[in-house]
Amino acid sequence: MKKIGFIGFGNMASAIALGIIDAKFLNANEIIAYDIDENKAEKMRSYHIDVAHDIDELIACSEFIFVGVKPQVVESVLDPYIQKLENKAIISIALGYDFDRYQTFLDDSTRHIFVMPNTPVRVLQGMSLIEEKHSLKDQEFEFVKNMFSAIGQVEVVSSHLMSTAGTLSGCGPAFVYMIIEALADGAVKEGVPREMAYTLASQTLMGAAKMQLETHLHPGVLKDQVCSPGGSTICGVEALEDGKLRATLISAISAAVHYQEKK
Ligand SMILES: NC(=O)C1=CN([C@@H]2O[C@H](COP(=O)(O)OP(=O)(O)OC[C@H]3O[C@@H](n4cnc5c(N)ncnc54)[C@H](OP(=O)(O)O)[C@@H]3O)[C@@H](O)[C@H]2O)C=CC1
Ligand SMILES: O=C(O)[C@@H]1CCC=N1
Repeated sequence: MKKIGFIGFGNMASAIALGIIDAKFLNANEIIAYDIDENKAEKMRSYHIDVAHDIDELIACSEFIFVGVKPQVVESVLDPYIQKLENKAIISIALGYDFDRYQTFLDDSTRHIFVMPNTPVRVLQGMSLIEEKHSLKDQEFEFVKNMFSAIGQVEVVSSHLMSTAGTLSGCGPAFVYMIIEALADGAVKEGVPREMAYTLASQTLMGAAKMQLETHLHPGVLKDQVCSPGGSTICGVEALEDGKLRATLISAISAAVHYQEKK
């Protein structure tokens, strides 16, 4: 018997699987996975993860079934297996598939939980939100919480916050990578070698984030500590305000939240 069977081994599910192996939370031989894209099987094998022939085999030999496919196909992928999932436990990361939505099509005996992770779990620096409302047994819930804690920070949140809070942490890495890329482009424009520019941008972002997390100071206070009166930083701040950086980031979160509400 395997501990977890991953249905879908794309960007997010593979980041979780490889993260929990690197964190030594599970051994590769405790994981099985299945993906319709055969290229993903090579990735599984290269990390010594067993490749299931099909979803039937995966369900039969897994304690937890992990749903890692896109939201658009969740129901069509699971529909043929509703009976086989009776009395099984599901961990799902599909955006929009919260506890109540799963209740509409799973058998009552199938236990399930919704988690919104983010890709930095791959380097054990994730931010994962776990929906408070779930139907796992106590020890199963502890396992899920411990698993995501091994690959980053975890917050257990009420259902009504899963979509909005999950947008910040789940989609947020993409927004942050755009900021890193743009900061580096600015430095390259002024003559800094590109690889050096990425290192400087990413380490600066990570250091600033760690400082806010550890000091709990308001981000505005930390910003002010960098802005010497009459200095260069405040000139850059003015350029960011002219470009509506803050309003644009606020709109990015709202746009992503409202997309989900329309689904
Ligand atoms: N990417 C992220 O940062 C985050 C994603 N999520 C959630 O994770 C889920 C996956 O997203 P992501 O990893 O980005 O998507 P990917 O497209 O990278 O991964 C999904 C994988 O599932 C495969 N697949 C499709 N149908 C089946 C099937 N019937 N059986 C087995 N595998 C199948 C896909 O193959 P093919 O490409 O051939 O269709 C693909 O390899 C989504 O529901 C998303 O909402 C949540 C938080 C963050
Ligand atoms: O873009 C998406 O829909 C997924 C969910 C959160 C991050 N990626």
